[in-house]
Amino acid sequence: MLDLLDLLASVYPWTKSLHVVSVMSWMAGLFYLPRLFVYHAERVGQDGETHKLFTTMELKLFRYIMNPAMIATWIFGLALVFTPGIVDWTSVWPWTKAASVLGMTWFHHWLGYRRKDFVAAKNSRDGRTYRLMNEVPTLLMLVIVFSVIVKF
Ligand code: HEM
Repeated sequence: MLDLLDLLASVYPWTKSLHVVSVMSWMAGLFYLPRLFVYHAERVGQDGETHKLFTTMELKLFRYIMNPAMIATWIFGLALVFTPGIVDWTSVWPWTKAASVLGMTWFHHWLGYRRKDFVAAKNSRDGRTYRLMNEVPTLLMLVIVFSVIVKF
């Protein structure tokens, strides 16, 4: 009977495919939610019909796309970490990747708190702040992709 590590090794290409699919869905939300916040802060304000519509779009994106996608990314990513022969902790790349995915997870939660600010009509940040914060996932994504593919 196969033990768990043999099983992980035999499903490796499947785990990696599911990891990449989850990553794509998560990143779509991490890029788009701050854009919604830019328009919400600059053009919509914090009352009225359009405000309600934006809070609904933000809720659906965060709860039904980003949360499940982040959880799936972590589950399949950790399964890859435990797959025999994949991660060599004496290299640099697993550490730059780990630091960046922690940063990405922090950013996800930061967006979650900002979403709650809008729901409570207590957003205090301007569009420029959300535009700047939009660069955070871009930078982290570059570090992550170079880490896992170049493997320095
Ligand atoms: C959330 C926690 C994460 C963990 C624990 C994790 C872990 C891993 C591991 C161990 C691999 C296997 C590397 C290999 O097969 O050589 C991998 C592959 C990959 N990861 Fe992640 N990852 C995470 C999040 C992310 C994120 C946020 C991104 C993108 C922004 C990402 C992009 C990729 C890509 C593109 C690959 C495939 C690389 C290849 O072609 O071999 N991962 N991940």
